[in-house]
Amino acid sequence: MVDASDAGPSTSYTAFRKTEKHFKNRSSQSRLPTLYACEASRAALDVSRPDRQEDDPVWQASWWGAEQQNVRRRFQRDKGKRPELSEVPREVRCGSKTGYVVSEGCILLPGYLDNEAQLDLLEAALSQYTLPPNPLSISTHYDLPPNLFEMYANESKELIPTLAPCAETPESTGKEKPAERWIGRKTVDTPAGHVVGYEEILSKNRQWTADPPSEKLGSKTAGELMKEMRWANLGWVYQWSVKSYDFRPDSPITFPPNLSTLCVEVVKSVPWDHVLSADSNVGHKAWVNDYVPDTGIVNFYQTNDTLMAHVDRAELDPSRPLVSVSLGHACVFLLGTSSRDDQPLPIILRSGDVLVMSGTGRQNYHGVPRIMEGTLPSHFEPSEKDSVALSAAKRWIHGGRININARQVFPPGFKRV
Ligand SMILES: O=C(O)CCC(=O)C(=O)O
Ligand SMILES: [Fe+2]
Repeated sequence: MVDASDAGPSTSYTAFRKTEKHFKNRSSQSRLPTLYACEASRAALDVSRPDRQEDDPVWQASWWGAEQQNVRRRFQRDKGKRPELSEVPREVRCGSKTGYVVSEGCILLPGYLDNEAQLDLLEAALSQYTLPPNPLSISTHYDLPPNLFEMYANESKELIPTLAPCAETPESTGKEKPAERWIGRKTVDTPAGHVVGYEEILSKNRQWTADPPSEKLGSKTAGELMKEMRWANLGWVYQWSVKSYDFRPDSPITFPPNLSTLCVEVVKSVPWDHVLSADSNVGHKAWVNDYVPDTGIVNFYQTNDTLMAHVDRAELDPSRPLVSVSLGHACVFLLGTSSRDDQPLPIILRSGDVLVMSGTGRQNYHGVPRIMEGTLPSHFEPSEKDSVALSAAKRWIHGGRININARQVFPPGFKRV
C-alpha cells in the first residue's frame, strides 16, 4: 500500500504521493486552492458547497481564503470559456438529484442525504453495523462485549481485556509495520489492472490466518476502543492481509437492508448511458435491475486519520458500482487514475455526499489524505430530543468522519463451485 518510491528523495515521489503529502501537511492549515484558482495541480473540486457561504462549515472553519468567495458561481460562469474546466465536472440529472461526472464512471451526488437521513445512518453505522457477527478492526485484538457501542453510550468505565496472544504464523507475524499510520488496514498491493478470479480467491482463503493479537496492547474502556476502531465489515468478509473476500461460508453475513435500499436507489437513479462513454463495455444496462450490494466497509476516521492511495479490486466483476457515503466532518478525497504517476483530482466530500465509482473508474487510485477539522455541520450538535443512542453517536462524530461504502462482489448468475 506504500509507494515503492517512498524510500527515495522527494523528487521520486509519484504525483499521487506528492498531492497526498500536500494535503496531509498540517503546518499550513486552511487556504485550500479551488479548481478555479491558479495552482491547478492541487486545486480542489467543491460541488457540495451550500449556496450561501455563511451556511458552509468548511468556509466557517477558514479552509477557504476570502479570495474564494463565490468561487462556485464564477466556476459555473467560466466553465465554457476555460478549457481546463470544461471537462470536469459534467452535470447529469440523477432522478430528483444533480450528479457530477468527475471522471470516467465516477459520479458525485452532492447532498444526496438530507440531515435526517444522515443522522439515521450515523446512528445505524455506530450502533448496528458494529454489532456481532460483523468483524471490526479491533475484533482480533480485544475480547469485545456483545454491544460495545451501548457501553460507549452509557459511558461505562469497565475495562475490556485483550485477547490472549497466540503463536505466530508464517503468513502474518504481526511485526510488519505500515510505513506510516493510516486507517489501520494492512494489505498487500496488487499490480494495476489485476483482477482476481474466483479460484485464486479460494486459494488465498485457504492461506489466510487472522492477525495474531498484539502483546503490547492493554485493556481499554469502550470510549477508548470506539476511538481506536478503524472499520467494520458488512456482508461478505474481506481478508485485509490477502486482499480477498472469504468465500468459504455458504452465504454472507446479512447486509443491512436499509443500506442496501439506499445503494440500489442511488444506482437506479444514475443515467448510465450518459455517464459512461459510448464504447464502454461493462454491462451497465443490467445494473438498474440487478445491482444489489452484498459487501461493504464502514470506515471510522478520527480527524488525524488518513487513508492512503489504493484501488478496491477484489470484487469478481471489477466494474459494478461501488457506492460510498460520507458522514460527519468534510474531507479531501483524492481521485486518481489507474496510475499513481498521474495527478489526482482533489474533491471536497461533505456529510451527505454520495460518490459512485464504476466501470473503468473502479480501477482508479483513490485515498483520503485529510479530514478537515472544524467542519462538522450543525445538525450533529446535541439536541434535548436525542435518544441515548443518537446522543452518543453525535458525541462520536464530533471527533471524526464516517464513510460507508458498499459493493456487489457476486455478479448475478455467478455459479459458486
Ligand atoms: O473514506 C472514503 O471516502 C473512502 C474509503 C475507501 O476508499 C475505501 O474504504 O476503500
Ligand atoms: Fe477505496
